[in-house]
Amino acid sequence: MGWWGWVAAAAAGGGGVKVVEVLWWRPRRVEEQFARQGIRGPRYRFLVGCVREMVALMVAASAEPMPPPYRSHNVLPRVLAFYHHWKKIYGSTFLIWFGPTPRLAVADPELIREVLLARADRFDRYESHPMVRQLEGEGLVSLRGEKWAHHRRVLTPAFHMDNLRLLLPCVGRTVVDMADKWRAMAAADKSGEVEIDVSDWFQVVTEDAITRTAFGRSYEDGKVVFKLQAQLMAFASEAFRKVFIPGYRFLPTKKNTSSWKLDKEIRKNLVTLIGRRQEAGDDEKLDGCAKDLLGLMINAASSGAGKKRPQPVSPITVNDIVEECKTFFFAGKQTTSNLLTWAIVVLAMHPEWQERARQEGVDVCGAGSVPSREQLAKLKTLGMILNETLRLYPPAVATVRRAKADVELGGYLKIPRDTELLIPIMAVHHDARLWGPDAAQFNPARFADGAARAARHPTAFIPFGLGARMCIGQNLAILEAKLTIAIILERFDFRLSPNYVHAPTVLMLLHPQYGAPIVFRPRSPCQPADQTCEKMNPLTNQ
Ligand code: HEM
Repeated sequence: MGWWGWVAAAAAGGGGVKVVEVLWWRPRRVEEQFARQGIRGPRYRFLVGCVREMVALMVAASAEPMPPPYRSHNVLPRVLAFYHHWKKIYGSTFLIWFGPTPRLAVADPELIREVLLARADRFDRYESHPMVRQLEGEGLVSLRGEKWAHHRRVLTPAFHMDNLRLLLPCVGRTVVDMADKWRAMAAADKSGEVEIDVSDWFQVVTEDAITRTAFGRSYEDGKVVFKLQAQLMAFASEAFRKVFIPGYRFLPTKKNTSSWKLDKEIRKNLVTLIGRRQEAGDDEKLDGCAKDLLGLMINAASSGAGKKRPQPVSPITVNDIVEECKTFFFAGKQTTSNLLTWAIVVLAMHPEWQERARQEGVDVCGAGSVPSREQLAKLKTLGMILNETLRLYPPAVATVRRAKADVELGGYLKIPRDTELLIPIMAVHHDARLWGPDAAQFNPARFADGAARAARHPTAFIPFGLGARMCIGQNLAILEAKLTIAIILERFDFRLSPNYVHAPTVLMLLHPQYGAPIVFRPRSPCQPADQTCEKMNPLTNQ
């Protein structure tokens, strides 16, 4: 239960005594219990915990960009300033307070393995703030128990490699369209170059990919739904930044009324879309067409009707489909566009790796082509570069679990029920004890023997999480990133713009605080040698 949840429950459930118990005695008891085990942290302050100090540390850190030249990637003190600060004082396992909720920071890979994998049944994903939930939807990311397991089973086939490969030609076309626009912009400038803020442009590519994954052959209708979704998310994220009044989202303010209207419209569109797909017949029988999330959910919703199959625990409803659409739009778009942005930024900072990856692309795919799935699998250097990017700049910098009952970790660490566990993914990725003295350097070669062998512990690299709740979209994200970067490398040389300021920061995801302006110079015009998708070639596309 979140901070406000505790306060509200205490107030509703028995007045003064309970409030004092929840806001005063319990935090004191938990603090002592951890202190007896040698675990300390900043002191709990009535009601607010240590949120004020945490915010102050983060605000101070984000006021100063990283100093040029940008050869080192020691960005952790800037991005997770509170973690870095308290770790120096209390060691890597310490206790902080989100209001009256205890949160234990755990960065030891062996303990992380227990929490996310070996003893995952003892932990729940924590319940995010209602405003974040509004953004991420009540879909796979936030579901729990049987309902989560059912949805995960139903949706997984959409993310199998054999299915994703069917999307590649169309996503490739979108990337080539983007590259063509950059080329035209460069040609229109007398310098022959163009400055692009890649963080904006990549969202077009990732939105396209997630729309195709979610809606497949109903792509055009899906685009309309996701356009509305984007507007709804813009309202919600604005509210997330500005308003911290509990219950505010239920007030009929102008923005809230617009959000409700949008939500209604999304539902109406989806209901029409579902009706059309049901009329068109069984998706499972469509050969050569990628399985999309919508089709899988419609099939699961109608499976069992008139058949002698066991009924699922909770049949999928239209409301579930609406929520999953929100979830996938939220979870699949910004994460991957952030990975793409950081990959281009680090390649602009490290031209030697840019050249190596470009050469590999030409060797494997030939000039002017759009890589096929088989060719992408052979781009080993690019794979290493993406891993190193995910290590240094993981889009999801941390995750949180909540202990469902009292639990012991590592045979020594007693965790009381309802304690939240903060797993600082980025801090684990930057830990010199795990990665060696060059932990803050960009060195893709460390991934030459695979991700599991790159560090001193196999659980030291967890950009997509670990265990049953590991990212379902991992294959899609990597495929999309490889395809996009390979196409860009083949068509452009690029470097950081003089306007670039290196300032990674986190607002839900890791992003560049002042954008990512990059200067692109087109290489020789691409050859008409596209084997994968006819229309992908810009020349035949006209
Ligand atoms: C570089 C890109 C991405 C990164 C770094 C990333 C990272 C993560 C992480 C760390 C988790 C686990 C969270 C936890 O254990 O608490 C996760 C879960 C999830 N991701 Fe991703 N993700 C990416 C791309 C995507 C894409 C493209 C999609 C969908 C198309 C997606 C959908 C999801 C969903 C639905 C979950 C929840 C899975 C579950 O709980 O069963 N992600 N992601």
